[in-house]
Amino acid sequence: MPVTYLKTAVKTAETDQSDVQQTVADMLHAIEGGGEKAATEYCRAFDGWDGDIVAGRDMIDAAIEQVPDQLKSDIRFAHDNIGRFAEAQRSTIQDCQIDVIPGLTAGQRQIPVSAAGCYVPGGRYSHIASAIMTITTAKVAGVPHITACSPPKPGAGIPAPILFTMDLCGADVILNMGGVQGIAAMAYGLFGLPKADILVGPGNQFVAEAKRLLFGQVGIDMFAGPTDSMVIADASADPTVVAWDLVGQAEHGYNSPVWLVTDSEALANQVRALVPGLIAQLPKINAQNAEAAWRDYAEIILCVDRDEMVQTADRYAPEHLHVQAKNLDWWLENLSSYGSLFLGEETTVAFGDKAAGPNHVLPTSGAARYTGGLSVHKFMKTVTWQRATREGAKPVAEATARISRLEGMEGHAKTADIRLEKYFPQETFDLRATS
Ligand SMILES: NC(=O)C1=CN([C@@H]2O[C@H](COP(=O)(O)OP(=O)(O)OC[C@H]3O[C@@H](n4cnc5c(N)ncnc54)[C@H](O)[C@@H]3O)[C@@H](O)[C@H]2O)C=CC1
Ligand SMILES: O=C(O)[C@@H](O)CS(=O)(=O)O
Ligand SMILES: [Zn+2]
Repeated sequence: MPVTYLKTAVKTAETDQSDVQQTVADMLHAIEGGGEKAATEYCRAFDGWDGDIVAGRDMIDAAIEQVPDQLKSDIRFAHDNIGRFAEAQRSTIQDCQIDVIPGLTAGQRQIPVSAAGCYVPGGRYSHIASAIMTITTAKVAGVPHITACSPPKPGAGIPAPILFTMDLCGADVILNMGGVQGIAAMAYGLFGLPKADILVGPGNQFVAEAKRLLFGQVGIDMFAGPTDSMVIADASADPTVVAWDLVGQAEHGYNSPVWLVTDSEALANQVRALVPGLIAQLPKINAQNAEAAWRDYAEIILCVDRDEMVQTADRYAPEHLHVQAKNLDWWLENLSSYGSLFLGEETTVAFGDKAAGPNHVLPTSGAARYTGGLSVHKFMKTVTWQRATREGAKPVAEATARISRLEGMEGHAKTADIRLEKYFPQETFDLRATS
């Protein structure tokens, strides 16, 4: 049965995307040709920053001084939790080796990339937590060189709490530079940096597009654009809690979708009635963001039962998925497309965003259909190796010669032939292509 839309979105994540693509392509082209000078000019134009691009030790130490003790302690708490979770993930990624057949051994090794570029957004809000999520995870993965960049504030540079956090988490170099220019500086190796092997971190549509266009020249974690969130709620949910959870995530930006999926029309109506009043309680800018996001991007979707709610959630593949319904284990077992899942009223997306442990850099715009979020895995290369004894090589060489010949790849076949001739001179082999 088709679901019923009690509220529909008038815009999607793709709205206005073509203008962004052209702008970003032009900027990358200009920075690739113009190097540090071009990047610095964009930094001045977009963020009003004329100071040092590479944050020196003095600037970092001055920032550390400015951060209040309570905030330092909260950031350390979050850093510990995120680090602990990343270490648990790291322990699940193993080297291995097996004897594929007697005499032929093969294995895999986990090797961290050499250089990572971590983007910490900073246009609208000061994303302290994004610094923890990206840099800490790269550090736990064992990446030897980590650069972090973030938009500077005019006349001030990167805000002190973000600089403190970047340093705490282990960034080797910090750039006072955001947007496309920050991404390009890390990818092209400007300002004395090694060229990044991977670029990670969330950002606005310009940042996300820059990463997408650079993918191939450099690895990226995923497409992480404007935040989106879905709440699944049944009749047992508290409408005020659900409404706040939706409003809380809608404050991210005018283009941050929030969706309510429910099988209770009564709950849907209560939540819908509550939302405007809650938005009005936010500070002005946050309220403007949330109001636009609610008006243009939010949806309320009425389903007949929980199976239909699961199908709907899997179709949207939300970045954050919060279930406020009975029988949480059933939902954990049955939902399959989301960046991060929050089970029950006692947790909330903001816990995961800031301090709980699992990463908050997550796939947006439906990318959760094919990928999970940022984790130590994204910084590691799973590479393979093999070696053989002469006896182990024998059957592989025979099969390789015949398969290669059938494929028309005589050069490949020869590399097998010569080994059989060298190691087993007394024996004869039928290495013709067989079809
Ligand atoms: N998916 C995830 O895990 C997370 C996503 N986010 C998302 O990150 C985004 C952060 O966005 P912002 O606050 O804007 O910070 P941002 O740091 O991503 O972008 C600010 C930069 O955008 C550039 N910019 C602004 N206007 C431009 C224009 N017209 N042309 C070219 N460049 C321009 C400037 O260089 C500026 O430094 C939000 O959409 C938020 O939802 C934030 C945290 C986590
Ligand atoms: O997309 C996300 O994970 C963000 O909501 C994280 S934060 O709230 O901006 O820290
Ligand atoms: Zn959030």
